[in-house]
Amino acid sequence: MLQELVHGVAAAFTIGYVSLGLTLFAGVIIWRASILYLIYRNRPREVPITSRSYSVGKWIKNFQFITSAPAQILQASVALGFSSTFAMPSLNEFHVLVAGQQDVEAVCNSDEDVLSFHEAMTDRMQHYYTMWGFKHDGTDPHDNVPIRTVKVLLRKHIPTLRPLIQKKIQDGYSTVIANGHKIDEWTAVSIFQLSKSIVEETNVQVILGDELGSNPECVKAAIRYSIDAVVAAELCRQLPSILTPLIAPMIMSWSGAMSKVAMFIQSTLEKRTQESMENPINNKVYNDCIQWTMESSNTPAQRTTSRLVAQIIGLLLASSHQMSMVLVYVLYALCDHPEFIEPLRQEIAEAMATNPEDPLKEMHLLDSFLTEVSRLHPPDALTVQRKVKKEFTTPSGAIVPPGNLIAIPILAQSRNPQVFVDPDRFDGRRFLLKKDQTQGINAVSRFTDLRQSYLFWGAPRKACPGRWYVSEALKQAMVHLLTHYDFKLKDESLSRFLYWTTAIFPRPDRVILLKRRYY
Ligand code: HEM
Repeated sequence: MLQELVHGVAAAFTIGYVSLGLTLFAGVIIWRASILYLIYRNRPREVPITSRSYSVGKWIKNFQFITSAPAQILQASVALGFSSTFAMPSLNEFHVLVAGQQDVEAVCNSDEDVLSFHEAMTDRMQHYYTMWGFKHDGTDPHDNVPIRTVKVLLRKHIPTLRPLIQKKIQDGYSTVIANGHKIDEWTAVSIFQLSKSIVEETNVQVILGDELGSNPECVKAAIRYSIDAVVAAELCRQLPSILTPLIAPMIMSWSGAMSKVAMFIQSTLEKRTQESMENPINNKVYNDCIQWTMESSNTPAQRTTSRLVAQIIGLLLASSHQMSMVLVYVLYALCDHPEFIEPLRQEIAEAMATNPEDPLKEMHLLDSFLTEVSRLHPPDALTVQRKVKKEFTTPSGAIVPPGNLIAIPILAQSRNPQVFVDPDRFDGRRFLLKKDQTQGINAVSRFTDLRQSYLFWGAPRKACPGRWYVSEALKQAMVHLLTHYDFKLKDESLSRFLYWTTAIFPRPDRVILLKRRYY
């Protein structure tokens, strides 16, 4: 009797799970079919489309966008001779990828109410959930707070911060190497972990200041927070948007890292506000983005604690991933092109001797090398990403309805043979100015320059305000490596990249071998 009862209950449960599974499956099919219909109905016109068919086979193929978008975009650009704007269905909308000078300029110069940077970033990053409730609203419509903080104040203070950045880069190397695996006289470490450790140690110091920068708990939470944010944002992008308010907070609260970082920032803000109230004349000087965000926030809405915390957390996120990805690609390039190691070491030694105050300024080969790495290895296949708000017609005639995404395919742009000689070849000297280009003037080419040929820092009128800091930190990381270590890859032939939609991530398990140099 009892046995029958148990079997009956088990059968009921099984039927329950099976029907739940079937219902979910049917739900997913209906959801994807309706999305596909909406994508098709909202398709761009008067522009080549890479895939017009909406058969089941194409539909399944559409999912390959998740794992091979950069390759698909490059392939389509090559097929169209790099000069034609084209459209490609992604999972949720069309991506209209612009090429040709006039179309590129039109997108770069468009207004926010027509082609929206904010909405493209909100779709991509889910700021509200991943940046402590941050909203692009009327509080700071033109992003003056982060732009002033980073482009004006952080940039101005780079010389003051230089020794601290140097120290944190050293700490970043030491921490990872101390936990590395010994192979004869070499130490094996994950390239990705090494780069992440260097970048996060430095960012936490520069953004959150001395006290939090030397608090290991805060550094650990900041690293975890940046990973949680990307996982939450990317997962939500692939699921029905109705699930975002459920899933994003769940992922963000799983480790508790965002709350921990927010609490650290909040207590620092409170402490500093208290200090300035108690002693308004003789304020202690803090050289960090917490302080500069406070100084750049002028209206009462900008100065609420939650807004300040969200802005500062946003800077941690903006500075985290792309910088560490580019550093990984720099390390690969140095290992792949050992012929540049001695010339770079020589340049470093000469620059230290001629301009000990600001040696990086004299390192033109280093600038060119870094620029070449960024040309061949952007962290995303797209730049200048904009969500279409009002129907947009490009100068070449492509008509793009609202709801789609317009962007510049930078991975393809930087491989255009009409612009770059032998574009697939790595040439660390490519961006050094020739003698005739510098005669009579003090011209130099910098990693931070905005170039029409490939828009690594985004649209000129909206270009990344953090680029001078990025340049300083990456150059110092290179100088430290070249000066203090010999290095090589453990397995040169293993694949190095992972595609996730249009992002190009370094594989986390690739290994670099380091050996201390004594000179
Ligand atoms: C290698 C590292 C980085 C790359 C490649 C990069 C690239 C970019 C790009 C392409 C944009 C968008 C421009 C556009 O759509 O037209 C942007 C915006 C931005 N970046 Fe960076 N960035 C990097 C690091 C940083 C760092 C370290 C910070 C902060 C310290 C930062 C702060 C920002 C901010 C605040 C914006 C938004 C600017 C605005 O609202 O106008 N970025 N960045």
